[in-house]
Amino acid sequence: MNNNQNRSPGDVTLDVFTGVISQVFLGKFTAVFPKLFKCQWKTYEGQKKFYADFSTDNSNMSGRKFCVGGNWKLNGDQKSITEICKTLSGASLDPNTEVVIGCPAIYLMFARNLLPCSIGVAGQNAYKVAKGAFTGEISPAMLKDIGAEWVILGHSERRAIFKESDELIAEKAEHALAEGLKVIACIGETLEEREAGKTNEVVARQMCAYAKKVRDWTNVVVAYEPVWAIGTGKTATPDQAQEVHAYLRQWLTENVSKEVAASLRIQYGGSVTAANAKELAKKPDIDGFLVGGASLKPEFIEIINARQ
Ligand SMILES: O=C[C@H](O)COP(=O)(O)O
Repeated sequence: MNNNQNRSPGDVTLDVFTGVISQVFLGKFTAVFPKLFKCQWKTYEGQKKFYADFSTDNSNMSGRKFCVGGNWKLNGDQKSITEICKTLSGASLDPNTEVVIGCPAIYLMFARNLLPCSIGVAGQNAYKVAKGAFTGEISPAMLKDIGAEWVILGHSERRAIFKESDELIAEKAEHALAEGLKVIACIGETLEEREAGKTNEVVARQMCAYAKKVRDWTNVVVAYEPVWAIGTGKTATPDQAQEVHAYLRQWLTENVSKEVAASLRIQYGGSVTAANAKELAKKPDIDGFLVGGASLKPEFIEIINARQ
């Protein structure tokens, strides 16, 4: 029997009032005294559970939570990483935005220990098997072992400089997902391909490779990064980015499912700065950013808060 049937409207109002007051009070208290709360956690797992208990579904109207990744690439040392982590930990970040930091592998554990667990940590690459004779590689199992929850795969620098194929990247994504990591799956066309009118064809080919290996898209975020916009200061205009993001949703509808098309988050990456993030973030199919250079600077906070 439903217990609510014996309750008066007054009881229900009191419950709602008490719930709202306790949530607001706890939210404010943890925001004002973050250090005090951090001290309570003896372990990273404990901290994670605390946040999970008080987390809400902060998605926007589309149902897709805004997600901003910082990709530090091959940058940073203990001193500079300590500074960036300090800035991020002390900043007031939009609670409606999920934040992930892609850190060089050797500093992942260091950064994980400096950042609050509300900020995810990502490897920038991981191999397609758990272990073995693969000198120089790291595996998703290793990333998980040190507390990273994410991995960035298929970045254009891995594709162009390290000659990673669509197939290898998709196999890496398949294995990372099977190991329980969340994947930022990068795609994007070169300037030559854009100028030849091949943008849609290229991103469709890259998506097709992922789709052959990915069965469940829940833990995938796609990052559309036009190669000509990466590190060049030439951002895609909000309309150019929106056009490709909308095409990707159409592609997903036709080739995966309309549920995945509606729920999959698609980030934009390529010379995102505090100056252009707000306009880009207004576009309906842009669900966040993957930020390179600007993620190493204090302006990254403004990019995280672009939807505010
Ligand atoms: O992963 C991030 C992208 O490569 C963008 O880099 P950027 O913001 O420096 O252009």
